[in-house]
Amino acid sequence: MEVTPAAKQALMCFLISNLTFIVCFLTGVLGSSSELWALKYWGPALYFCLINFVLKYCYKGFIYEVSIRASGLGAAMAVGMYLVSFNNGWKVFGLYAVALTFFHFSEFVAVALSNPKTVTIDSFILNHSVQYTAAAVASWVEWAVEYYFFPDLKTHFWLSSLGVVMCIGGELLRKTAMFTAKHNFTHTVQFVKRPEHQLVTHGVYSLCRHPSYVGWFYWSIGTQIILLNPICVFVYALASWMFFRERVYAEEMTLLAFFGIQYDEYQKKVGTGLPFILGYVPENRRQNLKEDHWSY
Ligand SMILES: C[S@@+](CC[C@H](N)C(=O)[O-])C[C@H]1O[C@@H](n2cnc3c(N)ncnc32)[C@H](O)[C@@H]1O
Repeated sequence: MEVTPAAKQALMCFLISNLTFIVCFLTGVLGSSSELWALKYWGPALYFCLINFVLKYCYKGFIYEVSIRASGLGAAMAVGMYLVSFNNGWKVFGLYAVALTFFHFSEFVAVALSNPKTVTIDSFILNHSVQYTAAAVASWVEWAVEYYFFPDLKTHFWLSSLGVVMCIGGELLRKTAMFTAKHNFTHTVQFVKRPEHQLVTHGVYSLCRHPSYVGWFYWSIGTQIILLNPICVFVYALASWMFFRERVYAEEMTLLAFFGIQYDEYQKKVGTGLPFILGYVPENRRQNLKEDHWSY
């Protein structure tokens, strides 16, 4: 596996920012115990301005764009780690911030390592879609409203840790899928077959046809369990399910066109892995499925 300059740069900036913040929190320079008013309230914003200035001076183009995002994610993750030390609702928000920032950072690194030719700034998937951003904001609003009116609701830490387990499991499955599929994995669905595109049916792909989607599906629900957001748990489960049902349908139409009988055989043996999602079933097999059994 080739460690590309983009992966190295992202890792370096993420770690430097993360460790700088952790040291500042531990020494009391930043955080609620800080004696310095400006740092206590504006520390992260001041750091961001400073690091942006330094990075702009040192790097240009793609590497600068990677550096600033990785630095921001590293710093945000450290703020999340700091909040985890609280003994109130901020603790669960801190855990959520750690899960979210790690997910976006590790997506970039996973693409940069497993399929370097396709790595772009979008590999951080920070700008996934308007719906994705709206869903994130909705979950912050729900957390804030409930924390304000029912602070005790946000202190069921044992339940929140169930969300942490779901996020770790989802992350592991998704990243294992990315490293298994390697150059065959792309963030966007391919509608034209590239000559080097091969069908992957081994490793986690022998357990289910869409391991990265299964991982993301449970990860997204896990984030809301971490936040102890009762409304968003259901909304996220439903919205993710609908999103992946459509995505899998479209993706499997293309995979059947690319790989024909090979994919047809694979579909017969292995389920999608997503609850109650069948994927694209060709007309000639639909009847048999009704008579036989529906495997997910
Ligand atoms: C975001 S990846 C998702 C892969 C897969 N659906 C999963 O959940 O692990 C989308 C790309 O992977 C490709 N792909 C999906 N399943 C594949 C397989 N079993 N073998 C090779 N390529 C696959 C599709 O052609 C598509 O362009």
